[in-house]
Amino acid sequence: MFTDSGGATDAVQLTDVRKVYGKRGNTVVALDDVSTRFGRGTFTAIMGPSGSGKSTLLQAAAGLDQPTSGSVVLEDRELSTMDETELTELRRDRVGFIFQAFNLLPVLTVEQNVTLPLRLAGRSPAKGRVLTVLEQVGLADRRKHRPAELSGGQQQRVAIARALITEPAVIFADEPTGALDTRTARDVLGLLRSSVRSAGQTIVMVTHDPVAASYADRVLFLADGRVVGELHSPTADAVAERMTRLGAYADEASQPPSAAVGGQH
Ligand SMILES: Nc1ncnc2c1ncn2[C@@H]1O[C@H](COP(=O)(O)OP(=O)(O)OP(=O)(O)O)[C@@H](O)[C@H]1O
Repeated sequence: MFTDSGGATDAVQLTDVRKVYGKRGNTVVALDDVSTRFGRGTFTAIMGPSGSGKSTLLQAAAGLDQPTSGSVVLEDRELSTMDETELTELRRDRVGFIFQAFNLLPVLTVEQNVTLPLRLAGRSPAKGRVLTVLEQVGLADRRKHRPAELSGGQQQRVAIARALITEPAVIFADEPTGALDTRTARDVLGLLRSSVRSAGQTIVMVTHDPVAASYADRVLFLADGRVVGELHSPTADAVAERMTRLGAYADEASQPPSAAVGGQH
């Protein structure tokens, strides 16, 4: 539930986050004093033209990259005060990741891929937990299969199960449907949305696709490293219109996908 009171209801809070790449005389300001919050149990999409800072924001919020200045608080822990070992543990235990390329290990079965984050942490899953998560993503009957025996959508479902298994404070998704066809993408997005609705999962997703963004509760728009707007309960058409105004589709090659399949979910 996202409220304006901040603090305990936030999974992640960014305050005046600045990221400057490069050396003096040749610098790029990728994030220009960004402040925002991701409330617990909410699904946020991050959108903006190419180079607007989406990936940089995701990496800073996930503790994968250190901002030049500013504060990132994940589950009430200030990341800038943590050393690399603590950050590694935090990423392993409290954060889930889903990428465009599913990043599954081909020699492991579905079940082994899903439990890998726990085994890397020297833990074994609670009884029944693996089956619960595999049922949640609709793959309980495929648990002995290897990734190559599954469709793209099923492989992304395995990656979602792997992200859910540790019950992370937040799942960061970077173009999770970028490699999927439209129908499969909708299934995967529906699954992400239902994990927010039913299990109170927090999700932050970078996407270029207005239809994908319409599955979120909120869309955060970036341009030139700054937050330039938000839409709540977005429709694909409203997102596409805002992106057009931001000049995201000036290039013919990056027209928005048809918004016709979007709308409310
Ligand atoms: N390691 C780096 N070194 C130098 N500049 C970088 C680095 N990473 C990103 N940048 C620059 O920072 C800016 C923001 O990049 P970022 O990847 O966050 O944008 P983005 O919105 O995710 O873009 P895209 O949609 O194209 O993936 C860009 O100008 C980019 O060139």
